[in-house]
Amino acid sequence: MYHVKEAFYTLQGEGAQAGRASVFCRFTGCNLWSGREIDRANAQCTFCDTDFNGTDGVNGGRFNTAQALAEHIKALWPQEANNAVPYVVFTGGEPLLQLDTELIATLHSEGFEVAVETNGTVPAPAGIDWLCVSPKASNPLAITQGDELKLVFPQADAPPEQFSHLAFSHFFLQPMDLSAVAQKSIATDGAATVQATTAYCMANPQWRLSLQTHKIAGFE
Ligand SMILES: C[S@@+](CC[C@H](N)C(=O)[O-])C[C@H]1O[C@@H](n2cnc3c(N)ncnc32)[C@H](O)[C@@H]1O
Ligand SMILES: Nc1nc2[nH]cc(C(=O)O)c2c(=O)[nH]1
Ligand code: SF4
Ligand SMILES: [Mg+2]
Repeated sequence: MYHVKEAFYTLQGEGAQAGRASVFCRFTGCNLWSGREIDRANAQCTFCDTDFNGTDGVNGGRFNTAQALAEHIKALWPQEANNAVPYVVFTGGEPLLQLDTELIATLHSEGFEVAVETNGTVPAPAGIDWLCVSPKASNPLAITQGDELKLVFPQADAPPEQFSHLAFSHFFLQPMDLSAVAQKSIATDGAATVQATTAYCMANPQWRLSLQTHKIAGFE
């Protein structure tokens, strides 16, 4: 059984695939935070910008089989888009608590490329086409290679230098956005955070700036 918070057609807003048409499938639940505000300050990941609990979002629900979820995802891809490769991004919550080889294989047989946004603490199933790892504080990584390492910056317990030698093809720093976080424990000047991230990338050109373009442009 797969639990899905929401699923929708949009553009990837972040990182190396920013701007690419994508079906987003947001799985319910995470291993680093309960998703309840009352637990945020003591969670292993404290700055999450996402509501991932329940199955009550747009196109959310419970799916008994990989085939049922794959068909649900396929129906969100525009049928007239014949000369583009269909692309699905699994996120959450933590998608690797639920994504398995059967669902990946089923989507491949429907012609999809499969991307994942993960915190990297859970091993990845085989067959993922685009793997983006976003480390969280001092939580140890179970995944140390992939396509893209996208670090939210700054994190006191996760400086970029700690990850710069890992086997990823792209390295991104994404400014921490606390504008939607109710219980603010860290400095919240968004402009200063973007400036500090820009300065780090200019001083360390291995790293590129990732802005959350969906928040700037106002889409989901
Ligand atoms: C909501 S997470 C879900 C996937 C997975 N649990 C993870 O953390 O990568 C999706 C992406 O949003 C990023 N993110 C979460 N909260 C953020 C925030 N407040 N500011 C900037 N990026 C954030 C994460 O680091 C991750 O790259
Ligand atoms: N447009 C858009 N791009 C995204 N990239 C990563 C997201 C996520 O929440 O995982 C996300 C999201 O929620 N929306
Ligand atoms: S690991 Fe990802 S989904 Fe979980 S709380 Fe952190 S940012 Fe949110
Ligand atoms: Mg998001």
